[in-house]
Amino acid sequence: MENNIVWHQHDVDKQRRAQAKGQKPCVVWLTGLSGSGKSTIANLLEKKLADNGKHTYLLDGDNVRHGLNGDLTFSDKDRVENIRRISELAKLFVDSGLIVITAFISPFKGERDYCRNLLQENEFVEVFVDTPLEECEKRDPKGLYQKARAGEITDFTGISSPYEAPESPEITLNFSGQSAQESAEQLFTQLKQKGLID
Ligand SMILES: Nc1ncnc2c1ncn2[C@@H]1O[C@H](COP(=O)(O)OS(=O)(=O)O)[C@@H](OP(=O)(O)O)[C@H]1O
Ligand SMILES: Nc1ncnc2c1ncn2[C@@H]1O[C@H](COP(=O)(O)OP(=O)(O)O)[C@@H](O)[C@H]1O
Repeated sequence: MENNIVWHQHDVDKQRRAQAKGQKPCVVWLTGLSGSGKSTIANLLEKKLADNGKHTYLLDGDNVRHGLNGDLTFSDKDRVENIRRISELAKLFVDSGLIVITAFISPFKGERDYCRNLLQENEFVEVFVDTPLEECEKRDPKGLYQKARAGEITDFTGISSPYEAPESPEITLNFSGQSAQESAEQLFTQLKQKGLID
């Protein structure tokens, strides 16, 4: 469809902005069930990156749904729109030279791939926070599983709404009794090994 909108190429580009910050911009995309540990691990990773002089931004499901995506529900259609908007936002932040960390359930493979395809190769790192449903339900930090089981919340991921586990994520954080701090350290080390941070 012709929309009469022309893309402006500005003089200061992504490379220059990244250079000024002394880093390679990318998106570290955490996906997993509610209660799997996404927000906790993302927060610890961002602290570690900041301690190492990196410029970051953490986009978190609960927070973004209060503002930008406050009009969206948890229907499949709205989850797709939620992740589409986040992906476009993450792309803009990468363009600004930042290391972006996202912590959304992002239950559908198609939408995670949408974000991957918006970015250049090596700019998208999919991280599967692979905590089993039983463990998430045991933690139930916000009491949401209890409400979902009681039928007080509909379309709840893992209970009454699907979660499509990643098939070949760049990084998997296995649930094997390691602490959130250890998971954040593992993530930091693997990002270094991939050459994304020095
Ligand atoms: N029905 C239902 N299903 C799943 N989650 C629910 C629901 N209702 C509210 N919440 C709370 O919203 C947080 C998930 O929002 P997201 O934007 O990450 O979800 S999604 O990616 O669009 O699926 C999620 O946060 P996390 O626990 O941090 O994952 C919940 O606290
Ligand atoms: N190994 C672990 N990794 C991450 N979180 C853990 C771990 N063990 C216990 N927890 C707790 O589980 C909860 C995970 O909640 P949260 O980080 O909000 O998950 P999510 O963002 O995926 O919903 C927190 O209360 C956290 O302290």
